[in-house]
Amino acid sequence: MLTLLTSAQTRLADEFTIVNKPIASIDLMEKAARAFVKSFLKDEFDASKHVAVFCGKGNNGGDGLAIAHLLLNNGYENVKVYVINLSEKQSPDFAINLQRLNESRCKKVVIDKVSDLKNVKADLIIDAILGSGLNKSLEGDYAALVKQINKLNKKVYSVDVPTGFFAEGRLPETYNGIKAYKTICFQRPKINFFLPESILATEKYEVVDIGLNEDFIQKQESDFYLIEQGDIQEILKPRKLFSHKGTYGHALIIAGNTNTMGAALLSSMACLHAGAGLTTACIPQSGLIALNTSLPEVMALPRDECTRIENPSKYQAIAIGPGLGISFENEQLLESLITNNEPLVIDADALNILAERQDLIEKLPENSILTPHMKEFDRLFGEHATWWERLQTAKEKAKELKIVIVLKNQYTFVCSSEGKIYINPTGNPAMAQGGMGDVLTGIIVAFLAQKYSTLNAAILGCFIHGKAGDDLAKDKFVVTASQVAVKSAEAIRELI
Ligand SMILES: NC(=O)C1=CN([C@@H]2O[C@H](COP(=O)(O)OP(=O)(O)OC[C@H]3O[C@@H](n4cnc5c(N)ncnc54)[C@H](O)[C@@H]3O)[C@@H](O)[C@H]2O)[C@@H](O)CC1
Repeated sequence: MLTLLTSAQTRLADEFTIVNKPIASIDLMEKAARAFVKSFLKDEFDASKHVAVFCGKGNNGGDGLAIAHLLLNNGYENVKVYVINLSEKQSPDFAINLQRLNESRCKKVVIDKVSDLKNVKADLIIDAILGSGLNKSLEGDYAALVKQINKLNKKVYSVDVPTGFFAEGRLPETYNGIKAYKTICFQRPKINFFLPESILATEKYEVVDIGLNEDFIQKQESDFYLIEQGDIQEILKPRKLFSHKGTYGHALIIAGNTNTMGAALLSSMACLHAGAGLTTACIPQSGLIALNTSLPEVMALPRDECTRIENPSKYQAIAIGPGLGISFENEQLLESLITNNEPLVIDADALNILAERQDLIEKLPENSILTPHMKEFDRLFGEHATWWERLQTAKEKAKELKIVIVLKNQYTFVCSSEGKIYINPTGNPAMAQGGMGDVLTGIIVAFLAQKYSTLNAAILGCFIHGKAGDDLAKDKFVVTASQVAVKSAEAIRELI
């Protein structure tokens, strides 16, 4: 897992590296600038383009000055630096790089007031005005200047973080910072890049290594970790010789209703492909033909008017919710399972029932997994104006209730009962289609049936689900839930 850092921790990593490598801080800045330029040149190889580099007077601006210099050395003849002189303070490394730039042939303009910014001739803009040192929202001259830059409507590359965007913490409801095409950031992605609001600040980001001390970074106390493929490979266990269906557990999926049988089929299909030894679908009588004809491997437990499951302990894992429908019987059924006090995977309509029965939330069996999307989450735990706040609630609730909350989005957040947030990097917009959540539930319950821990089952489920979608999306505009369900077996096999 990659430990994600706050800006304050990044500064500590910076200082630690400077002292222990050792490396002079101006040389670290040069390294960062080189890493930026290397990445930039992969995208922008037409050296005849006019590049405007906007530099503040802190270390972000210092990076910008070094970048301008390097671009000139890489054959870019039309580079112009705009020194944003709206504050008195300047950092020592900025001052050194300004001196270097003054001694070079690079063109430079000093912007003392916003009205000085005119006739900008640029195909590309590099934004190095403010980086991770941002300590308050943009206002006054800075806000006006950024507005003007955005109005130029050029392709903007931001250095480390777009000017005006907070790297972590609650984001303001309206964003008035730089709108970047791409941010090239140093050593680690910023925590807030994983929040949907970040799309207003940067369309994409790339992380470049600048040689900060990795041991130091990994040991930092953090609430946020980024899941990597290597972690999944360490968790996944191959199937054993002489094993049989009993080795891989029996999963029960309570799902489906007259008009939503597909959800039960998708969950069950995913459960099969993710490796449960046996899968039983608890569905209404009306869905039996559909189940028996489409998924012959799945056993059926008809559910009409049934308000409890006989002998629930015969299943190694139970999921409830996909396409379930909201009814008195289903509420009773959910309540009886919760009272039974064995962990559950709770999704979709079962979450909506919980939202109406807040008394049941406190009784949730420890080690249960909730898999809400944003709307289901807010129905359960209250409205949230921002994703940062939603994540804080998810973290607190997972800890308080000793459960795992899988908060679904482009980047899904797996919130552990220890109060940590694991960010899943797989998945893509081609997967934005009905039924995807049902498939995720089926994969997670399959991993639980195979006796992975609660947290590992959630982490594996999200990663495999997203990877299957990513693999399919390589040559598809959109991928369907049933394709992802089938592909999950291949995704797992590839990782083992
Ligand atoms: N540790 C790292 O990862 C490294 C960081 N470097 C660069 O250093 C940057 C951080 O530099 P600094 O800490 O000097 O910070 P910045 O350069 O981001 O900003 C510095 C100044 O901005 C002022 N400021 C903050 N918010 C403001 C606002 N809303 N309006 C006006 N002024 C505001 C601060 O008071 C401070 O004087 C990083 O983003 C990165 O670009 C690199 O030089 C290399 C190493």
